[in-house]
Amino acid sequence: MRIADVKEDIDHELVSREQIDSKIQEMAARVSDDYRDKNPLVIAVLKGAVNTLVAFTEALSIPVQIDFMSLSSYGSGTKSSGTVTVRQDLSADVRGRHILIVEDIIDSGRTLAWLVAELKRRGAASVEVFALLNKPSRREVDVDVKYPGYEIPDEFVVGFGLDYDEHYRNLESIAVLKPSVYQGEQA
Ligand SMILES: O=P(O)(O)OC[C@H]1O[C@H](OP(=O)(O)OP(=O)(O)O)[C@H](O)[C@@H]1O
Ligand code: HPA
Ligand SMILES: [Mg+2]
Repeated sequence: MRIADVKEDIDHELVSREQIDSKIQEMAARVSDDYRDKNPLVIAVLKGAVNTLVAFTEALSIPVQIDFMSLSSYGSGTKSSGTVTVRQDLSADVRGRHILIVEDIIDSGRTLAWLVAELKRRGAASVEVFALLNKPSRREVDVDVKYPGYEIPDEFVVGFGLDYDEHYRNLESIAVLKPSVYQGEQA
């Protein structure tokens, strides 16, 4: 789906598909160098990271294993509830593994901080992060991101996996939603 298909809900495009693809290629080249011979386990945080995961793992030049964890803290709103809910856990045992988390966005930092701590608690040998988008102005919890993508301003974005109330995930690029779409939501 393109912005023109939902133009009444979109304020403007923030990151084009060309920019998304070029950042993912750049990070995949770095990760391929860093993880050669480490048999990494790539963990995608569902649902938002699914588009990034597919493009990123295809762009790697090393073999990796892939697993998924479905975490939720936004529900149907534009503000973190502050509580990370595990909707679906990993199937792999992470003990002794080199883990690379793939995230679509870091906003408050709560989802990532929770996941990094949990993977270390389960005995991972190392845990690093690739996040396509980062909103540093909204950070509430400190997180260390080895492979950062684009810094974006404090605006609610959708597309390329990112949703508002489960909508717009299948938009091909990343765009700022018109506030009128979510005005009136419960704080
Ligand atoms: O840094 P934070 O404030 O924790 O925000 C980032 C997280 O929030 C979103 O997930 P969401 O809870 O919306 O679940 P979803 O991926 O299924 O949409 C996003 O995909 C990240 O996982
Ligand atoms: O800006 C955002 N858009 C969609 N989901 C999100 N989760 C955290 N921040 C965002
Ligand atoms: Mg969401």
